[in-house]
Amino acid sequence: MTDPDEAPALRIRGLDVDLAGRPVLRQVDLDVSRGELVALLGANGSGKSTIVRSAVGLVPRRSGTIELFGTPLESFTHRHRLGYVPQRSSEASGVPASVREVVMSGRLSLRRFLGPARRADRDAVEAAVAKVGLGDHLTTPVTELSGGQHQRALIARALVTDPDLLVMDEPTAGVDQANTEALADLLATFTAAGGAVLLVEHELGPLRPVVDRAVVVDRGRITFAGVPAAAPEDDAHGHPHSGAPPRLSPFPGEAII
Ligand SMILES: Nc1ncnc2c1ncn2[C@@H]1O[C@H](COP(=O)(O)OP(=O)(O)OP(=O)(O)O)[C@@H](O)[C@H]1O
Repeated sequence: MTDPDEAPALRIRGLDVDLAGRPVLRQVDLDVSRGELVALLGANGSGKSTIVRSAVGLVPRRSGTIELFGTPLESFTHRHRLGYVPQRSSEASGVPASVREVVMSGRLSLRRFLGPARRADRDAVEAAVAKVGLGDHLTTPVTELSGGQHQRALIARALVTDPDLLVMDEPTAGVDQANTEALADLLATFTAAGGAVLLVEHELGPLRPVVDRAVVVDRGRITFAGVPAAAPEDDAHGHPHSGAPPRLSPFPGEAII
C-alpha cells in the first residue's frame, strides 16, 4: 500500500486477466497521477476496456495489484471518489429513465438510506446536468436523446459525486465534433482542478490537446507509453502503424519521446 497522500489516483501493477479461459491482459503496469489525463489506445479487442473495467473492480483478475489513491481496490470504500462512464452501447435499454433518474443513480454510493433524495442530492444532480449542458433535458427520457446527449448524461452521472478519478470507456464513440470538443473542455477543467482521468479511445482526434499521456495496448500488453504527439495513429483497420520501436514506459514523466 502506498502513502495515500503521495499515491497516484490509479496504480496497476502486473495485471493478468483471463476471460473465458483465455489470456486477455498480461503484465499490465499503469499509473494515472492526480491532474493527469491518460488515454488508452489500441486495435479492437486489444484489451483496453478490460483494463478500465478491471480498474473499477468489474473484472476478476488472475494476478496483479490495483490501488486507488494508495488503497487496494478490494478495500477501497470511498466509491464516490471514482466516476465511471461505461461504453454507451452497454447502457442501451428500453427502460425510459429520465436524465434526472440516470444522473441521480450516480448518487447511490453516497446515500446511507434509500429514502427520497435529499436536497443535496437534487442540487448535485442539477449541477452535474448543467455542467454537461443538458439543463433543459432533466425530465427527458434518455431514449429520446441523441448519441452525444446520452453520452453527456452518463458523464453527468459520473460527475455527480464530485469524483477525483474519472474512468471513461470510449466517451466519444458516436459523438459529433461539437460534443467532443465540449467534452475536451470539460476534461481540461477537471484535470486543472487536480482530477485524474483514464479514458479509452480509438483515436485521439479532438481530445489530443488535453491528453497528457497516450498508452497503446496490443494483444493484452502495453506496447507504448508517451506523449500523444509520438503515439502511433491507427490505420483504417484499427491497427496501430508500426514505426520505430517506441520506448516503453507506462509511468508518468519517464516517456518523453
Ligand atoms: N466477458 C468476456 N468474456 C470472454 N472474452 C471477453 C469478454 N470481454 C472481452 N473479452 C475478450 O477480451 C479481449 C479484449 O476485449 P476488450 O473489450 O478489453 O478489448 P478492447 O480493446 O476494449 O476492444 P474494443 O476497442 O473493440 O472495445 C477480446 O478478445 C474480447 O473478445
